[in-house]
Amino acid sequence: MTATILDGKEFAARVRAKVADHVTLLKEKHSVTPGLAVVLVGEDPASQVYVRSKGKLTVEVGMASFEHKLDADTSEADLLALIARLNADPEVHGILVQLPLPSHLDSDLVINSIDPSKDVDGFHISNVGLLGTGQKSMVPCTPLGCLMLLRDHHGNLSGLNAVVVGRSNIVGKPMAQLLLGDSCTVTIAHSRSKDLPAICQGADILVAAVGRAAMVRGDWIKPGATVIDVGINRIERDGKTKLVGDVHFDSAAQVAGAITPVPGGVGPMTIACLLANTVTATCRAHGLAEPEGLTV
Ligand SMILES: Nc1nc(=O)c2c([nH]1)NC[C@@H]1CN(c3ccc(C(=O)N[C@@H](CCC(=O)O)C(=O)O)cc3)C=[N+]21
Repeated sequence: MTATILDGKEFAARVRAKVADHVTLLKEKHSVTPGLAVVLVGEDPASQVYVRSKGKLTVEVGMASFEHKLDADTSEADLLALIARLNADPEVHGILVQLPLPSHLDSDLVINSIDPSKDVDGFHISNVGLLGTGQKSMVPCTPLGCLMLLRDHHGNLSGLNAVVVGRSNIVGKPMAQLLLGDSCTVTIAHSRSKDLPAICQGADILVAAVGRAAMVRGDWIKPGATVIDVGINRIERDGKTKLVGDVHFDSAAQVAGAITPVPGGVGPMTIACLLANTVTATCRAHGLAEPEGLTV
């Protein structure tokens, strides 16, 4: 069997087109321009690449992009003061503080100082609690993108066995909440789980988000299962850097029914959902109708 490739790059372009249409409507009918502020502390090269790409795509869909680059040794007080200014700025509808932060900064404290209604990452404890209790919230971008791909492929997820490998606050836990919300039977497994291959073999939907290159292999996968690979690992091969997921793609694609590639799978969906969340936050801030299909 050879799996269907779930083309996240193409799907993300469609999501961004929908976002762009709604941005046009907000500007023309309501004189509101959605604005996204991205805060980067320090000079992590990978983070700089992501921030640049976010800024470019934000402008491409017609939104205002505000980039704040702070020195690696910025004090917590200065960072909190910037967030307070962005919270109070009516032109800013979404705020994203790029993670990870330098170790002298308390990321929980920083994230929880963002106005929850502008928290387009969905990491604020209020949004986590709202999502966990099935209430309207800002939904973390990567799990939201994975859910969009899954709903598009399956139609209805009700009753399916979903296994999420990884228990992070940014992917694993919110992914499990979303799958539960769509009536899957959800297992959260992780690197310490006993007999991880056997747990994965029970999955109709397998989401790999552990951060270990090519860990999930073909023989861990139930024939015909849908495999969502959240991993972004840079490895050296033949003197070149290569991007690989948490799934061993070649062996998995022999067994799975459908699979996301890396690159070109979940990554582009994450950025598209960030833009979608910014439109959602803008509509909510102005008491306007939210576009269909851009959130759960
Ligand atoms: N507060 C916060 N929110 C985030 O959403 C966040 C963050 N911090 N810190 C870093 C991670 C990482 N992340 C990615 C987004 C897009 C791609 C992406 O588009 N990847 C392309 C390839 C990009 C490449 O070639 O390097 C792909 O998979 O096809 C990857 C990774 C968002 N993050």
